[in-house]
Formats: sequence, structure tokens, C-alpha cells
Amino acid sequence: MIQLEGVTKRYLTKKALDGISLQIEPGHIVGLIGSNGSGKSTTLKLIAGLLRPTRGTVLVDGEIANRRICRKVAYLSELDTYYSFFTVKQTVDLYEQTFIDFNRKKAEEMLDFMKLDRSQKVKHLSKGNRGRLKIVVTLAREVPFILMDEPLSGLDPMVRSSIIKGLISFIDLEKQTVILTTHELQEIEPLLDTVILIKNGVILERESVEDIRCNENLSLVDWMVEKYEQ
Ligand SMILES: Nc1ncnc2c1ncn2[C@@H]1O[C@H](COP(=O)(O)OP(=O)(O)OP(=O)(O)O)[C@@H](O)[C@H]1O
Repeated sequence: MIQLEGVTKRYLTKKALDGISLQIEPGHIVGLIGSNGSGKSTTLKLIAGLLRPTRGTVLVDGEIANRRICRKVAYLSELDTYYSFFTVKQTVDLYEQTFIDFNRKKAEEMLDFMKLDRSQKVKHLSKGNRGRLKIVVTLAREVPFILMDEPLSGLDPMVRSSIIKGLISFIDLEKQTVILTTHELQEIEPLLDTVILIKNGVILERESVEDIRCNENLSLVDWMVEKYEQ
């Protein structure tokens, strides 16, 4: 389980998160949504143990989230963090050597699914294909928590839906919890079961996607706009 209790994060004078509390139970796919600068990436980095809260606590399975939490958490950064002179295969090799939980067979299946050329250098990949590679190496890790910051960024609209459908088959919801941030609400809607809406570092709402669709009869985009305007 992921627990944030009264978490504030300041960057020098900027308050990115303002006393948020949040609990995410295992086996969910949660979307963190909100406008630019609302605090989504900061929340993921805190759970990944890459940042420390200014105030409050962040627990992953009861453990304080610090750098060692990467044993339990796979994190897909919004930035390109790979060695550009490595090939796709060498990048996957590096991940396999770094993480004992890395499932090479799953990675190979995903490389095929993503239609990635194993011999191509990362620096020669298109932005969309670099995005696919990030998804492969993140989801090939068999860890209880998967955090993805803008996993659809750079993917063209024609492939987003099919990649999202593929993602579902590579996630084991019996054992894994996924939290992702995205602005591609329309495409991501079928993947999510819960959304958490952030505005100015504060959680505005948390709701099940099914309730938004069936009870409120709204798309995710319309729901977000409505809540933001209130
Ligand atoms: N390293 C940093 N130093 C100073 N301010 C930062 C830093 N990182 C983020 N911020 C600020 O903190 C706030 C929250 O940023 P964050 O990246 O978490 O937002 P976000 O919701 O992920 O935005 P986006 O949708 O644009 O990716 C923003 O105002 C941002 O400018």
C-alpha cells in the first residue's frame, strides 16, 4: 500500500504540494491528473523515493520512501535518462543487470509488441520509440509498484490506444499497483480504475472512473474541467 500523510513539498520558495494525504490500495491502476504544474510529477518522485517531503511522511508498504525503495518501485521518468550511445538491446541488458526483478522474457515480448529494433542506437530512435523503450524497461520489472510519469508522451495518436491495450496485458493486477500521470485523458480512460485530481498542490477529488462514467455520465475530460471550474 502507498500512504502519504500530510505531505508538503517545497522547492526553495515554491510550494509544489500542500499537505496532501492519500492512500492507494494494492491492485489498482490510478491516474494522477491535473493542469501543468499542479504537482503530479512531484508526487510520483516522492513515492519513488527520489525526493524527500519537506513535511509529512510517504510510506510504501509501510517503509519510508527513500532511494532504497527502488527495490519495490519501478519508475518511468518524464525525462530521457538512457545512454544515447547504447542500442536498444544494450539498454535492456543494463536494466537486466541492474534489477534482479527484471523479467527478460517479458522485456523481449514487449520489444516485439512495441516493434522496437534491438540493434538501433537510442540516439537514433524517434521520440515515440524512446517512449516505447521506457515503457518496456519499466514494465519488465516484477515489482509491486509501477509509477509512470507521462508514459504516452511522444506517442502518436494512432498507436496510443493499441499501446494502452497492450499495457494492460503486461501488468499483473493481482500483484502490481500502477500510478501514472497523463494529459491524454481520452486515451487513458479505459486503462484506469481510479483518478486523483490535483490542483495547485492539493488533492481536489478522488473518484472511480466507472462512477464518473456511469453515475455522473461524464467523460474524464468533462469531469476534470467541471471540477476545476468549481
Ligand atoms: N526542481 C524544481 N525546482 C523548483 N520548482 C520546481 C521543481 N520541480 C517542480 N517545480 C515546481 O513545482 C510545481 C509542481 O511541479 P510538477 O512538475 O510536480 O507539476 P506537474 O503537475 O507534474 O506538471 P506538468 O503537467 O507540467 O508535468 C510547479 O510549479 C513547478 O514549477
